[in-house]
Amino acid sequence: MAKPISIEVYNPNGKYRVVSTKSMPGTRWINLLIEQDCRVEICTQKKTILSVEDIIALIGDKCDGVIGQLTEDWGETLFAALSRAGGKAFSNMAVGYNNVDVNAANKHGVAVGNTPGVLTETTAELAASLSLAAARRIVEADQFMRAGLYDGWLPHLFVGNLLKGQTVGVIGAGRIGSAYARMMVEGFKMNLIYYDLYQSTRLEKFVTAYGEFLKANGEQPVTWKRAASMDEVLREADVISLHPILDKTTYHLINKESLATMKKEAILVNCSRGPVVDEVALVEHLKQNPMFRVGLDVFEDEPYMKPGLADMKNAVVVPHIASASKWTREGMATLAALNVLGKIKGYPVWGDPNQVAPFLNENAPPPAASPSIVNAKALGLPVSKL
Ligand SMILES: NC(=O)C1=CN([C@@H]2O[C@H](COP(=O)(O)OP(=O)(O)OC[C@H]3O[C@@H](n4cnc5c(N)ncnc54)[C@H](O)[C@@H]3O)[C@@H](O)[C@H]2O)C=CC1
Ligand SMILES: O=C(O)C(=O)CO
Repeated sequence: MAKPISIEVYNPNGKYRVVSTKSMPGTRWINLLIEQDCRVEICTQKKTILSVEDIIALIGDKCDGVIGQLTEDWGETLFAALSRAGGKAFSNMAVGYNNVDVNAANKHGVAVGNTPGVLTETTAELAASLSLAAARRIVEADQFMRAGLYDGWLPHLFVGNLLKGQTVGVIGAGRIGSAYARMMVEGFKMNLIYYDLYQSTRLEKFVTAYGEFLKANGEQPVTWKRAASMDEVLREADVISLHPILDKTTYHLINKESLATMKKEAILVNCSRGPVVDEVALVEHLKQNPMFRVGLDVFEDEPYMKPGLADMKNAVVVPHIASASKWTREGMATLAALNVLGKIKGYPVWGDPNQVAPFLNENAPPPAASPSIVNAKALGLPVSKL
């Protein structure tokens, strides 16, 4: 028999049972559920990644909705279990949902939510931080100081790359990629080259306007280019940041061949998903090219790194913290809870998942809608007017 899973319960007499597989930041999300007659159960098991069996035990015999995490494997088994328990809603506490088999959710009539928009700037800021940390060798220099090795200023000590006037390349210029591009263009006066399946007109207009502003002030204007292929970005950019979704078109997008296309002194940043990069090929490339640097927030086999990566001085590595600002994490929890609540209450789906601000205003009740349901169309769910 499976071991019982430890939980914390809020509003035990609530009509609807909502389970969160993890404790999430803030209390607004709990309060919003309680106010709408939900009993909220939060898993307190001391285990970072829950197994499918753990989650089946949490779902139990009666469960109206689950808030889950990107580390969990939401496929046929879990959606079947949720559906058997009467559940109609699941939300990832994440914008990326490559851990979710949406077809399986559709089959069982379960709505799948995600949390777009609230993490755009926070994630872009971490990508910018990794770009700077790699360019200016901040982690290496910090380790050097702490090791007591600094014995005076030297002309060659930790010389890195100047970003101003160089070219930033963005692969996947959606919400986060565009926000990152703007930061690097505006903050460091870098020229932009981007590759996406779709044109980012707003981003292009921004760079054009900023270039005109610089020119009017007697400075070198910044420029932009939409690349016809990813290779064009890899060849031309000095700093390349990856921001696409993970699907079969982006799996190992960066591999041995694409790494060889990049400049020898380029910087590669990944704040998307680990499998977008072939990490074994990356480790080999870092070994062969000591001037090539990388800033990684995500890894192919999280929580592990491929052998050799931890030894590379030209790699800056952080543990998937790109969305980890207090405001963002509390907002993600709120959006995830409201996705589940909206479906339980029979509310429509919000008309534009890019405009989630009304759900995040702590001083006003949220709209009666689910902020972002990715399979709304497949399930034929009604859409609210904004
Ligand atoms: N490291 C972290 O903590 C975080 C990681 N993420 C990851 O970032 C991803 C992007 O998030 P958003 O910008 O909000 O999503 P988004 O949907 O706004 O942007 C993704 C962009 O990738 C483009 N794209 C898709 N396939 C492509 C391909 N084959 N080649 C080039 N571009 C392609 C899309 O057209 C879209 O513009 C998420 O799916 C998630 O996996 C998001 C937040 C935090
Ligand atoms: O939202 C996501 O997709 C994440 O990776 C966690 O922030």
